[in-house]
Amino acid sequence: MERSQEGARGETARLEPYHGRPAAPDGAADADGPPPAVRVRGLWKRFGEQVAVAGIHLELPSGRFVGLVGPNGAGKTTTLSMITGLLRPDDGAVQIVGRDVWADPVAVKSRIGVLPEGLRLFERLTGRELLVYTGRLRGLPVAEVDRRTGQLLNVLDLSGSQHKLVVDYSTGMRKKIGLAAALLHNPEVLFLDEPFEGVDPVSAQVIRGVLERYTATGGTVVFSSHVMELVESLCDWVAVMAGGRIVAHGPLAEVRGAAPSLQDAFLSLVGADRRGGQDLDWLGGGPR
Ligand SMILES: Nc1ncnc2c1ncn2[C@@H]1O[C@H](COP(=O)(O)OP(=O)(O)OP(=O)(O)O)[C@@H](O)[C@H]1O
Repeated sequence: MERSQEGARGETARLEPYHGRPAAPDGAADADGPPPAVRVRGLWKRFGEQVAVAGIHLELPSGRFVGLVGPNGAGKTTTLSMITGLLRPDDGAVQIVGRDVWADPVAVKSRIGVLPEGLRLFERLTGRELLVYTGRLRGLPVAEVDRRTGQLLNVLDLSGSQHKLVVDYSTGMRKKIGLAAALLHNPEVLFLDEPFEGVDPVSAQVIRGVLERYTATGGTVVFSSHVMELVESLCDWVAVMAGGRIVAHGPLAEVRGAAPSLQDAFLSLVGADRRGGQDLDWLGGGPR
């Protein structure tokens, strides 16, 4: 069924306008309670011959710390980009807190915060200007933007660099100012692509504290990472991707199962070769 759907879609089909198909009226609660933070149905994306995301279904409950993990090229960034409305799917539907991402983009975008991969920022603004501009774009009153900007700069240890141009920020500082911009309007769901990459341990601890506070008060975080220890210590819900598919998802303990760690469960789930370079018999000491 999934394969025939894939085969029916070539380059031309990819360019057709996409029409989301809400599973329930926008914003409506499900029969058995409030809608999940994210609901994905039959999501597909291919780039030429490469199938990046192969018809995934996913439901992420709200108020959770969700980790999206998978090997390089598994399709995590492509999935997050489609979920957050940055990349048009070839097929499938995405709802965020019950609202269709493509049919109701304004409602969805006001409820989410996004820290995308390869974050593009307004480089010629200072850190503070970037936040003030973002807050005003989000429609927050000036005084509230000022208050939140000052607090976020302070908590994220960026106060000393607030008047520096973003172009002069380090990788970790860029992550932190990007996170501040994503949090400024207090979104219901926060999507973070590799938020800890290039971030020093002190800053990582700060980011972690901010995110833990956010989820403790009802926010949902969905973040992608390769660092299993981090995912295991932060997340209470995990989705594992491999080859464009979701190979497991659910509460952390269920996904880990009987494995001693999430890392072990992950390696088994993605069918990793654990020999780690044993074939490179020329590498290391010995003849060169
Ligand atoms: N714009 C693009 N054009 C062509 N192929 C792409 C494009 N974006 C992604 N791909 C391909 O789609 C697949 C999934 O890529 P994606 O970036 O989503 O994986 P990922 O799980 O985020 O990987 P990583 O962990 O390395 O960041 C890969 O095979 C990648 O080469």
